Amino acid sequence: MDRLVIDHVSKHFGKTAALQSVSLQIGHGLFGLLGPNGAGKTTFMRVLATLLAPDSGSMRYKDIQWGKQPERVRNILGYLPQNFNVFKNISGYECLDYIGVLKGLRDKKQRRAQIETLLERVNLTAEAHKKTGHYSGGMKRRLGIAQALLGNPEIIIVDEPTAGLDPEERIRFRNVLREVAAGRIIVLSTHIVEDIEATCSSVAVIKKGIATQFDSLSKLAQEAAGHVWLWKVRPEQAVDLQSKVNVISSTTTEDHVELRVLAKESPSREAIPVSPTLEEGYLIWNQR
Ligand SMILES: Nc1ncnc2c1ncn2[C@@H]1O[C@H](COP(=O)(O)OP(=O)(O)OP(=O)(O)O)[C@@H](O)[C@H]1O
Repeated sequence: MDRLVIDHVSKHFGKTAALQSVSLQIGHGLFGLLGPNGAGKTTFMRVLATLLAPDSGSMRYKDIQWGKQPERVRNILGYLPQNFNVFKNISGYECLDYIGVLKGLRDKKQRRAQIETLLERVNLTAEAHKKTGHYSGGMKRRLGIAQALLGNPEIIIVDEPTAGLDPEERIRFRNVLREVAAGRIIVLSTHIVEDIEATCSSVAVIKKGIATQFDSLSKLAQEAAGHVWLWKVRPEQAVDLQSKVNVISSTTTEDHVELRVLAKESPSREAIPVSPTLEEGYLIWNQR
């Protein structure tokens, strides 16, 4: 299978090391780049989209080299930037038509057919001729993914696409992403673990410009293996413990509270070790 290979890519802004020797191998499907604010996600996405030149390192896919053939790269790329904005006074259809022309889709009939298929795919057919100024945040984001898909690119870059969306729109957007991932590479950046859990099959975490790749989501979850404890306590005890141990979540039942606690050693004889979730694996990795 063809892989997108990122080899020791670094990027500095003055003294800030935004990317430090990032090496990743990305296959078909949805790949998540997970990291806190300021970790370097947008910088990485912009480098991948050829909008920013790295200081060093290389990227390639098939026989296409990023540093040497940016035009060829752009022909196989679709990009949904973090702040995707379009003119408010044009409709979703007109927006796609305009971007389609810019992407070199010259034949009007073929362009229309492609736009109609894409609008259908992102559930915007009914709103296609409404002005984008009247679109909700989620609709704009779905229009954004449609424009990234114009020209049927092999690689799609999606930067923090669910930030600011309400839960329903977030779920809808993730469903669209999953549907369009077949047969291509989608690189998705986010600081929301649930985005990764709901869509991706492999993941890299990034902090202070340093990225670590995991072959599967469960490998990242396993970072917290042996560190997560389930502890059933009385409600009054639970209040007291909140400030004493690292409580990740709590579930209240009729007569007790179940705490999930993150700790290197058992916090109590009553606490039992449990399998970690992806979020817990990420928390532990992030605290290192
Ligand atoms: N154009 C720039 N000039 C100077 N510093 C920059 C520039 N772009 C990014 N940085 C710095 O590089 C680091 C990484 O920023 P980046 O925007 O890539 O992070 P991020 O993970 O996308 O964060 P966020 O989720 O907040 O967008 C930060 O310290 C940021 O301040």
